[in-house]
Amino acid sequence: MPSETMTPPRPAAEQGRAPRAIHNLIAGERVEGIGSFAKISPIDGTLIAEVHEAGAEQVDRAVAAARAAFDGPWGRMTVAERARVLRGVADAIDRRADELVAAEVGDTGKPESLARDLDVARAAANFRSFADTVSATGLDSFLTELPDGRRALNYAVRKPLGVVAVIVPWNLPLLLLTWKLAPALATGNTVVIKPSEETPSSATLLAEILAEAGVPAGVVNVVHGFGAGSAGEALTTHPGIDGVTFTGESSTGSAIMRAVAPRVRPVSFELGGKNAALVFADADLDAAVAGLARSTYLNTGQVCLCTERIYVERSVFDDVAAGLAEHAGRLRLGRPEDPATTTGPLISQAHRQKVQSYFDLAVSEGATVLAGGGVPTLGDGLDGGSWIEPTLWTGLDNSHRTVREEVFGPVAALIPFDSEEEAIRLANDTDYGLAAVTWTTDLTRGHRVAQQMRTGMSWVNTWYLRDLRSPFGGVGLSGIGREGGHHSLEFYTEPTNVCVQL
Ligand SMILES: NC(=O)c1ccc[n+]([C@@H]2O[C@H](COP(=O)([O-])OP(=O)(O)OC[C@H]3O[C@@H](n4cnc5c(N)ncnc54)[C@H](O)[C@@H]3O)[C@@H](O)[C@H]2O)c1
Ligand SMILES: O=C/C=C/C=C(\O)C(=O)O
Repeated sequence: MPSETMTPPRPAAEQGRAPRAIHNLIAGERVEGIGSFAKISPIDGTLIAEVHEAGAEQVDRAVAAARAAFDGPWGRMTVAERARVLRGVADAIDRRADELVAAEVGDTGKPESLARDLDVARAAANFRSFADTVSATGLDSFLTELPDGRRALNYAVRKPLGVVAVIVPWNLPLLLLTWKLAPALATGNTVVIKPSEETPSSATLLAEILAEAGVPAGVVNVVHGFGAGSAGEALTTHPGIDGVTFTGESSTGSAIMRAVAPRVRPVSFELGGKNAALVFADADLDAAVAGLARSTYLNTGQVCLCTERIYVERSVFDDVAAGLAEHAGRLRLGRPEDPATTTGPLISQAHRQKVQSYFDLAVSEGATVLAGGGVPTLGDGLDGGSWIEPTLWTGLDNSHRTVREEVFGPVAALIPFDSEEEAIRLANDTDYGLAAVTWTTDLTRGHRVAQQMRTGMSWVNTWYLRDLRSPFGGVGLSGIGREGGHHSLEFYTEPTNVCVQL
């Protein structure tokens, strides 16, 4: 809840419209919670929704509904039937894209074009990708021939986990939810979703769309609330949960691991990052600077893959620093519907306080602020929102907290290097391990450096170019497991190997 130092939300009457009520969705029904919490607009600080918080009873009802649906027709559907349903969901998402864009933009304040071209477009793509993957993935099987002449057929059938808890963050709410939901459903599971308390709208709307597309009641349930002491914890500690797929902060991942430990349930974790970019002197500097501007400031720096550490070969350091500072200064903060807007607000005033604390820490650690560094005055009724200036630092190094800890805002530290070996060592000097980017026109070097990154993903001369069949995830504090293509299918199913002597 907002602390006394934050601007209180403007009351509904002052904004001329009543806030929406957002309910839990259990077994196809809207269900009230034990209370409600406010959803505040990050654009202007107005109260936009009262969200029903699910308590232990509602979470228990949701898990029971998912179990009943799993034991019903859904659990007996063929792969082809489920793939057809998933493709129908994708078509329904396309049909109702405007509503989903409005839901995402209302909750996050991100530019409409970004919500449309990334969040909502990927939601449909996720469902189509896993309809294809589940249809094309066969079984592991072997014709076994032993030295003593015996022969056998070994084959592994994969069965769904059962009832899966899906817990997702607020930065790419619909993209990340469907990235989990599509493979979970494709493999015959049923789910209980716990969206972020900051972004309840698109998950709730998606549940309606799923029902419209023929997903039976109870297969997908949505409970709203917070984490510890609320719906999130009630879900992860529930004995009826067969697995947990989670995207969010590394510290939350640790808490969820502790919650499922007594029942040894499988977890899939997509966690935090402190991602590095390496810029070699032989890079196409215009392309590198444009790419760095995108990887640092996309979604106001609120993407797990965003670059927060930029290591630049010393001979081109000043050119890259000047070019990136100029890009940061050109970003246009404004209302989501304004086509000129490039950059939205942070998700909340609480998150802005966190990012600002790192802005203050960087200066105390000796940073030079090349761009931004503060809170903008935007006028136009926006100053009650959670806006912050796109920022760029120099003068820091790997010993500083602002270069080691995830900020999750529109900011990066520029640090020089003198050799390839030094660059690789600096980039790998982190407890995280999610994504890296290498900028060089020497592709032999590009492959060599990319493969030495201790990360789950490593891009060369591009960033966030995605093939949904490739493994997505991180090492260290950045996560456990991979999502994408058959990697997702393996998490949401358990194989039984059958051996038949011939
Ligand atoms: N690796 C990835 O793919 C990826 C993608 C997006 C975001 N992230 C990370 O997520 C973080 C930002 O998202 P956030 O602030 O929503 O993360 P968060 O961990 O605070 O919350 C994520 C979700 O977990 C729930 N939650 C919190 N504590 C819980 C608990 N104890 N038990 C059960 N549920 C709990 C929250 O209510 C929310 O729904 C950043 O660290 C970012 O790097 C990672
Ligand atoms: O904020 C993190 C972004 C994650 C992106 C994906 O999981 C994806 O593109 O599939």
